[in-house]
Amino acid sequence: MIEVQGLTKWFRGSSKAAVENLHFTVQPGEVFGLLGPNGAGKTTTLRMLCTVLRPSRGLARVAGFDVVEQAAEVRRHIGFLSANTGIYERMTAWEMVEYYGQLYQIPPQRLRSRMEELFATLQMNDFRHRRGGEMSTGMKQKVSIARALVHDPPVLIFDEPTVGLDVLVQRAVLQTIQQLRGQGKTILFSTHILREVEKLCDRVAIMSRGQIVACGTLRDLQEYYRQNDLEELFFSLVS
Ligand SMILES: Nc1ncnc2c1ncn2[C@@H]1O[C@H](COP(=O)(O)OP(=O)(O)OP(=O)(O)O)[C@@H](O)[C@H]1O
Repeated sequence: MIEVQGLTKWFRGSSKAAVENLHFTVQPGEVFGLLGPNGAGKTTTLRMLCTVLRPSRGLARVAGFDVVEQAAEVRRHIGFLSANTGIYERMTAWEMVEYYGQLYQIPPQRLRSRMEELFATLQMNDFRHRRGGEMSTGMKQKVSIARALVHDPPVLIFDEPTVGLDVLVQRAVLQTIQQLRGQGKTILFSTHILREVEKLCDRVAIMSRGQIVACGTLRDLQEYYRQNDLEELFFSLVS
């Protein structure tokens, strides 16, 4: 579960909060989307939840652990994927995922069977021995996803997981997220793609200029704002 209360981030030297007074919760078995245009504050929010950035104000608990007081526990219980997750040029797909599994101290036999499972579901066996420097964008993204999932965390936080991917890999990523929801994971992801929200999210928070301007199921929002056309709804809320 993810619980966020009054979460706020001011960057030094900036006259305005990048993220201001956010409140939301995400339950196990739920996909929650943060939808917003560039600069809305999505990445800053996710980075605070992943303990990469320290909140200026407010509280956030991830898998029951406070992101400031219990940052190490939070990191053990999340899988984080961001657009700029580094891929090592010289390591193969298998080696990179294995390396992360070792960092999480997964016993060798369990790690191997977990990796076989992940490589099969993410369709990575064709390139398991290919080095990072020779991978396509989609292959790199799958490696990043496998790394985020190797320790089987209960909470997944994905920052624009399909950005830059072709439609086939996009589809595979979205299907993976659906499967993870089926396994009862708590999933928070950011996007600026309305179609992904329609396809995947149980609930969505629409962000604009650091704030949540609307939150609920798509149906709730459509009814509340009396607007069935999601694109129109989105533009009216963020502009
Ligand atoms: N390290 C930083 N220092 C100062 N300002 C920052 C920093 N990181 C982000 N910001 C500012 O915070 C605001 C929110 O940025 P953020 O990256 O969270 O938005 P976003 O919704 O993820 O956008 P995008 O879709 O472009 O990734 C922006 O105004 C951005 O310029």
